[in-house]
Amino acid sequence: MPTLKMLDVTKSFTQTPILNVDSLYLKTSGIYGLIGPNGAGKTTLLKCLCGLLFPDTGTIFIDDERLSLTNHAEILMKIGSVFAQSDTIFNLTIDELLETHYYFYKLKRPRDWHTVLDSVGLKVPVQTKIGDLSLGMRQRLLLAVAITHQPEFLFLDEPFNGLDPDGVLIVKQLIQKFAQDKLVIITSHDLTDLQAVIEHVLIMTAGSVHPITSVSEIENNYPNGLADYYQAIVHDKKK
Ligand SMILES: Nc1ncnc2c1ncn2[C@@H]1O[C@H](COP(=O)(O)OP(=O)(O)OP(=O)(O)O)[C@@H](O)[C@H]1O
Repeated sequence: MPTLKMLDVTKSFTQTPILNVDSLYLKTSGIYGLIGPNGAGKTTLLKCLCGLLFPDTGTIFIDDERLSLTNHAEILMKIGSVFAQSDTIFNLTIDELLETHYYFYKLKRPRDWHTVLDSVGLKVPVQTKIGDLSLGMRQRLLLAVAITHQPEFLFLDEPFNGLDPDGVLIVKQLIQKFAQDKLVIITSHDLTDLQAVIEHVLIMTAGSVHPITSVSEIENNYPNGLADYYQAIVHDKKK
């Protein structure tokens, strides 16, 4: 069973602390929604969890293994992630991105890439430059790439961003199919799409994480579900 733990983790880029997590323990598999206002530190937290950023203080355990500079490449093999799109890959073709990814993860290359692309409903020639895809098409492609090595953990930063309704449905189904016995964390400001796919909720405000709550508990206690829960925690508003 995949587990994640953060203890006394802090991170700053300037004098102001961005992350200040005393204790966070995700000990059951499933889909977690990570929500909170702009700038609360959600992306920073996910980047620390997958070793793209190193905290200033504190410890992170992935499956009880302490994340460090020496084991971080090995631990990265257990993780798939999609962050906001950087234009550094825009000049690559789909074919080149997939080749590079399969090479890095030492995966057996399929005869052609169509099964990978079909899994996210993409029907485009593999010679297409990534920069020529629409935002939603790139989201789907990067998700397909992120799960090719069958990671135990999947971190998705705003996966529904730029997707049309068909794209949202495909991505939701893909996440749900993938998530069995895995641990998935999704950030999103679209609370309706998020609520339909997650089982647990993590709210962040000003770098701190509030206690984990289950979606069923929220639905039992708040008439408008996640939207009301968000207001209650972030703005201290009554149900
Ligand atoms: N590399 C960096 N250098 C300086 N400041 C940074 C850097 N990365 C993030 N920050 C700052 O840290 C704060 C938290 O950013 P982060 O992206 O983690 O928030 P977020 O909760 O994901 O926000 P959003 O909902 O807007 O995506 C912001 O004020 C941001 O400007």
